[in-house]
Amino acid sequence: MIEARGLTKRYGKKTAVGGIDFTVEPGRVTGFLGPNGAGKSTTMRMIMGLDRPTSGSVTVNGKPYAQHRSPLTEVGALLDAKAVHTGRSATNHLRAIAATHGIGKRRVAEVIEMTGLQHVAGKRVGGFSLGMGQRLGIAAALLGDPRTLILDEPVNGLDPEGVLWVRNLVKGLAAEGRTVFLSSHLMSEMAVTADHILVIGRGRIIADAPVADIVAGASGTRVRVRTPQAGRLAESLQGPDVTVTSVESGLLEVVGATAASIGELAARDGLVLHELTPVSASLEAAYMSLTADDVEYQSVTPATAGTTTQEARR
Ligand SMILES: Nc1ncnc2c1ncn2[C@@H]1O[C@H](COP(=O)(O)OP(=O)(O)OP(=O)(O)O)[C@@H](O)[C@H]1O
Repeated sequence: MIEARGLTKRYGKKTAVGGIDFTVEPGRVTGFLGPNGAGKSTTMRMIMGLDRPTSGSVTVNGKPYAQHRSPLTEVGALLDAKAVHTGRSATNHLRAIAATHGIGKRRVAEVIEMTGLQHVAGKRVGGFSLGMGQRLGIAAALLGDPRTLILDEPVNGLDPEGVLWVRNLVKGLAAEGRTVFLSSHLMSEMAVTADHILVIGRGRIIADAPVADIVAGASGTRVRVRTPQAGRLAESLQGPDVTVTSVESGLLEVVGATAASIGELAARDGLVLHELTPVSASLEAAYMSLTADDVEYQSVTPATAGTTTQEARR
């Protein structure tokens, strides 16, 4: 378990992490999301004792990282996959880490196998691809068979097979009762990997909830309605909490009414429906709406929104 209380980090006048509270529970995969510069790496570094909080605290399995006698068996982390001695072989790199923690050669062989590095274990790490480097970083994180795993962008550079492997690996580790905390910018991957999501924006926690709740909460339910009588249906649906958008001729998108109520209304008014589909937003859409005000580096894109209620009624 990871527990942060009032965790704060300032660099001069810049507040990177602004007094956040959160708990990362064991037995599930918790995804850590946020725009560039939101404070994810700083938070992860403070968890690992690599950065000292300006105020507040963060503990792993009940203690600050530095106070654990055998930290590698408590917490395994992948923070920067490139931070390895490039002249060594993968095996020697892992043996060197293992030796300083009283971990035997057998465990080194085990993690090499778990991460699929058997065929390249004797090769110099300097010649590794980005994906192989990621696997080696994950192997190092697993060396101490830790109860808590912290993985910063673990799928970065992996091919689809590698991405699937990480997904199954972290789900399996969580199912064993471990705490798994991972960051990723790949929203579609996070949606199928994480059980719970923590979103940070400008150093503050802006969401801390199960994936399903984040998607449902941020999107509201949209219903897609295809009808040759779009104008009349839009008129009937009119109400203070209902927004109707005309996507294209004969296709409406409705927010604020359920598919059932739209169907009943259409039947009452004798309107023909060709399609009535509830559409749940993606995690990506939910994330974008949650973080819209917290993006430090905003790009400007042309407006592509559909027409409004007024136009739909025409
Ligand atoms: N050593 C430092 N000195 C000064 N400012 C820093 C330092 N490290 C981070 N920051 C600032 O703190 C803020 C948070 O940075 P951090 O790297 O934690 O964000 P992040 O969420 O990991 O971003 P990214 O997704 O881009 O990796 C940023 O505005 C960053 O510029």
